Amino acid sequence: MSQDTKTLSQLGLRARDSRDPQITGLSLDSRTVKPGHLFAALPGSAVHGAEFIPYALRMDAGAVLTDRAGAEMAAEALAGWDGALVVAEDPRAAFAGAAALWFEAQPEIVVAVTGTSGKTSVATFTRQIWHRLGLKAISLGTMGVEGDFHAKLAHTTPDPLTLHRILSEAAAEGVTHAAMEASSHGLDQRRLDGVRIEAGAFTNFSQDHLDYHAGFDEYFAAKALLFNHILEEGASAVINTDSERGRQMADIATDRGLAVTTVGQNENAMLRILGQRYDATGQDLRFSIMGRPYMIRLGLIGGFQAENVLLAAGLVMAAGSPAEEVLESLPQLETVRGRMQLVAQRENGAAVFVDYAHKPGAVVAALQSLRPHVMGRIVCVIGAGGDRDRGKRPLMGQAARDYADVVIVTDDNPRTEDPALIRAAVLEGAGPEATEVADRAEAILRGVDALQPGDALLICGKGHETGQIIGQDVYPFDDAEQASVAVAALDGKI
Ligand SMILES: CC(=O)N[C@H]1[C@@H](OP(=O)(O)OP(=O)(O)OC[C@H]2O[C@@H](n3ccc(=O)[nH]c3=O)[C@H](O)[C@@H]2O)O[C@H](CO)[C@@H](O)[C@@H]1O[C@H](C)C(=O)N[C@@H](C)C(=O)N[C@H](CCC(=O)O)C(=O)O
Ligand SMILES: Nc1ncnc2c1ncn2[C@@H]1O[C@H](COP(=O)(O)OP(=O)(O)OP(=O)(O)O)[C@@H](O)[C@H]1O
Ligand SMILES: N[C@H](CCC[C@H](N)C(=O)O)C(=O)O
Repeated sequence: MSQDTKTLSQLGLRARDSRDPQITGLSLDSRTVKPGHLFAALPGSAVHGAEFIPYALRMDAGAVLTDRAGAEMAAEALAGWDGALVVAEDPRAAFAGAAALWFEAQPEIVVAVTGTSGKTSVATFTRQIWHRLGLKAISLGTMGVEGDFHAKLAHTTPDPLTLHRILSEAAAEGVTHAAMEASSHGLDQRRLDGVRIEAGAFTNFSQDHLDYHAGFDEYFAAKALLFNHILEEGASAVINTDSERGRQMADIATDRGLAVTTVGQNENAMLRILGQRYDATGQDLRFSIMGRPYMIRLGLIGGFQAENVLLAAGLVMAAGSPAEEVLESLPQLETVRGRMQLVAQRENGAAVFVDYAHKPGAVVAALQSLRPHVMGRIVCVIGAGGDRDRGKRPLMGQAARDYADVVIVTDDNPRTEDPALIRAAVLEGAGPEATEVADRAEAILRGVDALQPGDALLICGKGHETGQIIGQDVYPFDDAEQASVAVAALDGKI
């Protein structure tokens, strides 16, 4: 941590009886409490952290932050205790603020991206553009921290303690620019509160995470927190306004007093896509900025990547870089790992792509956008993750049925669910013509085997992941590697 101790008031917190002890560190989990720590006992989805207050006190915590319900739950343990008790209406927000004050430093420019699909892509492109401009930059999200500072992350948007530690460590390494993903869980749980954010982007909105959010409106409201809660008046917003939800988000951002840049194919978009022409290795993109037309080559597969690229360009410009320099960097953008990534090619020329589409909207987008790059048929290998939104499974199968020519349904990460039941739900939408192959490696082999000249295989769902979660265990598994092995085996190279 940045320094040995800070007082509670230096962390922006006030104890009930005005005690202001020196705090030696912050803990979100009772199991990490050390003497003098501030323990945040937060209401969780499985349990209230207040259950662990007695344990934290035994570990000699110096202060406890919780809500009223937590204080009541632990009243007995807290009664004779001489530490400082902070009761906050929103203890998650209070903790995030304290974490920011504890670590203090962050890169000079931090931008954040939210939306159902495209967060990783936009954050990665943003980092790549900054690199091309000679700036020291990181991206932070589903793929961990990448760029001029590296770290693994368990979450797309990490808890505030992890987040502020990483931001301060990156700043100490000289990183000046950071692009981060703001997941709906992260926004809802106030994980980003306390980060000073220069600009925010919104990609799109479709079904996901309805196991966590009560409905579509609640899911949207969580995403809107980036624009009506985290970003402050005068900051910038870069919003894809092709959808109704995008236009709604632009209104929210305008009401907040943000400087809004609109992106999309619609005629009002300030960064407007005018036309795209596709071939086997990428696309030519015609677009305009405030009415001025440009034409560039993108070595990226998938029409939607042009939207992601323009959002990234909009963010970099909003964060202060000159438009001309930003535009010059775009042709050099590289494929984001596991996103419409060409991973292997058969001797007959047929291509194999890996994509992270694991929700209905993404499956539609991935298959639809692959079509114009492909002369022949599209074969799709698809499954759905266990212990996640169940409603999306048949819709993902349906999307594969609607937009691919051959569908093979297999396992994704079954986690603790019965894989056969997950496949059955996907097959419900995929229809009777789909083939079921439980084992993912075999499904990929069958998909590769089906490829004729001009065809393409899209392996959906796991993208960059390098493990398959079955039960509580993670088995090594990499779609790209499996595809290469299958191609080599079937083309007689091994
Ligand atoms: C639903 C959810 O997001 N849960 C996250 C949340 O846990 P929670 O508060 O609900 O935890 P809980 O188990 O009920 O425990 C309550 C409190 O007791 C504490 N505790 C618990 C046990 C103990 O012995 N001592 C103790 O102090 C916990 O630290 C916690 O503060 O806060 C925890 C600490 O930050 C997270 O690890 C946990 O992420 C879970 C594991 C998770 O899987 N989250 C996923 C769904 C997630 O966040 N995904 C998003 C979106 C990805 C995407 O866009 O696809 C992400 O940003 O990664
Ligand atoms: N702009 C977009 N519009 C529609 N679909 C997209 C878009 N960008 C990406 N996708 C689809 O979503 C998948 C995930 O992309 P990406 O990882 O960039 O998004 P994400 O929002 O970070 O996803 P997650 O929340 O699952 O980590 C891609 O593999 C692709 O299938
Ligand atoms: N961050 C996403 C990743 C899903 C990836 C997919 N392979 C799956 O397991 O469903 C989630 O946890 O919902």
